[in-house]
Amino acid sequence: MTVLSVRNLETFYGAIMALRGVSIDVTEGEIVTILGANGAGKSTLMKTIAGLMDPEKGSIELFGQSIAGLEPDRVVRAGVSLVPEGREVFPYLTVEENLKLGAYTRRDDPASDLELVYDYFPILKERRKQNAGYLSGGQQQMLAIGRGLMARPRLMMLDEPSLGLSPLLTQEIFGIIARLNAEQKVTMLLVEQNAHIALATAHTGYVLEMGRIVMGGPTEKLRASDDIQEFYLGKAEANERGQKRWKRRKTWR
Ligand SMILES: Nc1ncnc2c1ncn2[C@@H]1O[C@H](COP(=O)(O)OP(=O)(O)OP(=O)(O)O)[C@@H](O)[C@H]1O
Repeated sequence: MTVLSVRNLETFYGAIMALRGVSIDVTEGEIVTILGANGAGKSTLMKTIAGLMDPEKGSIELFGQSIAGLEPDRVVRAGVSLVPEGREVFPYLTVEENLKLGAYTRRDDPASDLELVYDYFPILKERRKQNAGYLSGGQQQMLAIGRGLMARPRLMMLDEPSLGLSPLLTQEIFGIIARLNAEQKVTMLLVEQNAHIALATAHTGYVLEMGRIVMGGPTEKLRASDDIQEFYLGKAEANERGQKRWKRRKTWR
């Protein structure tokens, strides 16, 4: 079952065309990752899906219903939660208050979801009465993910969960992301600059370059591609090959 279907999406900042006809699909139960260098358009894609930016052209469907151009709160109500980079938690609210805010679109009692979040992130339970501003960067990232889960999303979008975190913490957080997907069946769209961990965690990947999808497919296939190995996994070979880079860059396959 297709959860999210994006077709020929074009988004502008004034005269700057940041997305140039992007098409992606997310299937239920999958983790899909979008790889791309700085400025490729990853955040713009997330923001357009989340309703924070309006597309100029193209379609965005969630379970077959159009969500393109809806206000952000309507997109959340439709079942999409965006987990921003960790430092966007509310620093003067407690951990638990932050989590409860994640359930604001729901009318039922979020108590059982709170327990679920605490099961996955025991440190948040320990510190539930403390202000979120006192948490470490990694704990704030965990809180942001926990808050996203509280909405019981049908699609969870994660914007660079590894940003600013140590390799060890990054491993830990991606381990939990993989468990949430496997055990709780949370479907995820993951934007990540750390291609190693993103390709190891996701089932499907797309490569975004200058606003265009240049490659896509199962992550095991992407991991085996020479282009991905060279440009995203840092396995560039000797200089002789390096000089061919620019030409090869245009020959995605
Ligand atoms: N507020 C803005 N005004 C004008 N241009 C912008 C704005 N934000 C982004 N852009 C441009 O849009 C393009 C895509 O940017 P975007 O932030 O989506 O890339 P990204 O892949 O998320 O990069 P990063 O990893 O650095 O966040 C870039 O060329 C960028 O310069």
